[in-house]
Amino acid sequence: MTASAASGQALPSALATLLAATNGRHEAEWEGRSVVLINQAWGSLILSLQGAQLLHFAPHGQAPWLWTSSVPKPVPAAIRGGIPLCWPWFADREDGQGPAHGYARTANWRLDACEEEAEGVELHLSPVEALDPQLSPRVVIQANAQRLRIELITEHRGDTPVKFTQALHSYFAVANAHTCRVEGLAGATYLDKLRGMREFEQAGELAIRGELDRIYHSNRSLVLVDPRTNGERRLSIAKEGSDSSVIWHPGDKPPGDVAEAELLEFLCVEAACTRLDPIWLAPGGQHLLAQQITLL
Ligand SMILES: O=P(O)(O)OC[C@H]1O[C@@H](O)[C@H](O)[C@@H](O)[C@@H]1O
Repeated sequence: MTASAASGQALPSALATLLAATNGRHEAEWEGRSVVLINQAWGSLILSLQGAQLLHFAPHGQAPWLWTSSVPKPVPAAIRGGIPLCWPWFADREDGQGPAHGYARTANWRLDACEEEAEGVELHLSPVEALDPQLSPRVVIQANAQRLRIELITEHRGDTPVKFTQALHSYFAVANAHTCRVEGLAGATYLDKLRGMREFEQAGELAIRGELDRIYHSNRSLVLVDPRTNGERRLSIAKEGSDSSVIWHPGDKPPGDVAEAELLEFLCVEAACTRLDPIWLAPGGQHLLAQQITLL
């Protein structure tokens, strides 16, 4: 068991050590990936250039909002944690080809711009190599003491219409996933992957009590309610350009890249465009998928 698994800090101990040694902005290697660390008066973040994946965010003095596994699979696998990008498809591709959740999360990205101000930072990223013959993604991350906003922008640079799906697959750090609630889904219909993708309607607010893998047909803002020893933490999770909210937790079956002691320390609340609301983009068109998180 790693130090972070034992202490429940949401951040692998090696990353916590790198962050503690960072004053301003620093680039380093972690588990074979290049990471950018920012530690400023407003707060801190860590970004992996593999996958343009935010691994950590916390306003100054607050517990981390995101969770990252301390035992990630080696490169070129995706890191489990933070905000992986599922693009240009969510889950399995319709023809069964290619990796689950698409190429973006394992691809190398470059940091095109990093605009630092006293009150926050804005990061711009694009993939090093083309990820699709016609579609071109880019990412914008804005972070400050009040909020975290991530945008996944898809531009169509080809000449025939394209259908795609996607997700901002956010792993939120929680005290105990199986005591959390997600408010804002009451009355929404959902496809339940644990019950053969059959459709159901959400009765009342969603209380997480075990394994869950659902695609809600909803464009609403959600509130993640996380009971902690020092009181409830309530995170508002708003989104744009998405009619699907995916809620996922593996229950008591840890995937290989989750330490057993960390299993209840995260809950995925994803802003997605899935089989329920695929995006059709025409040549020259653009689509913005965004998730914006604030503490209530
Ligand atoms: O293990 P992966 O590929 O990162 O996927 C994790 C989970 O991602 C969720 O979005 C899916 O709904 C789940 O079915 C899946 O298990």
